Amino acid sequence: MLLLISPDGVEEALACAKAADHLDIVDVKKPDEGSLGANFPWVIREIRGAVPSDKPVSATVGDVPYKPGTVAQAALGAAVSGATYIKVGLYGCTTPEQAIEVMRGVVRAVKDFRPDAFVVASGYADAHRIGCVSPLALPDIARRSGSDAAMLDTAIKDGTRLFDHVPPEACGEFVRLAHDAGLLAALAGSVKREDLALLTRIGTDIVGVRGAVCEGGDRNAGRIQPRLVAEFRAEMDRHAREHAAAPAAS
Ligand SMILES: O=C[C@H](O)COP(=O)(O)O
Repeated sequence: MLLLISPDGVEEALACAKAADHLDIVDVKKPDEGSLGANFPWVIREIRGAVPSDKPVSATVGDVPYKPGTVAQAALGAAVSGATYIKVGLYGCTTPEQAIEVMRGVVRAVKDFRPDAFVVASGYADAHRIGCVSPLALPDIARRSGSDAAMLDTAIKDGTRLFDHVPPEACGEFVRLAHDAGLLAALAGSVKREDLALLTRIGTDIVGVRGAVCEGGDRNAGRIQPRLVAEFRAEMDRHAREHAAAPAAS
């Protein structure tokens, strides 16, 4: 399982750089603009320069409206600024068809510029609270749009977590659907260390984290701490070892 950490700017990205041995992807966002809030192009560029070159930089394009042209142009902006993972939160899409249209534009805009870029179609575990496409529709949306991964995060950061909205069994189904479609499955949403056993067991490819590696577990007032990133990673590795050693379920 890969570890994606979301700093809110250059200062926290430098904390990520200090913990670079313990993480896999640095995901630039602007949490005060939403769960997948987009940061400025110059911030993405500066973070790309600050993070070791072997660590991919991801950028969120925002909790986007159903405006395919606007979103495609924003996604290209993230890629031009140095991000190689482009994450789109399909906040304003109420049907799979709308979401596919948005993601097709993103895939074309990004891959015409950089064919090896990695496009992530993200929905929300708490979609029922905001009226957007349902979580289990995401793998098919990602596949039909030519995206590389399907992701879930939570839209409303009020202390509720991924498994509060999409129980582990349904998250397992999400991962299965993504894998059947040839995609990676990414999961996030106030994930804590105690969730790692389940996330490992269901075969999650990427876990996205912010609050759990911030001081006091506070994604808003706390800052990312390299020590917490290292501890989170150690726990991931422990579960990976235990899972590998366990007899396969019949
Ligand atoms: O992409 C990952 C998100 O930033 C997760 O943030 P969170 O762990 O605070 O919910």
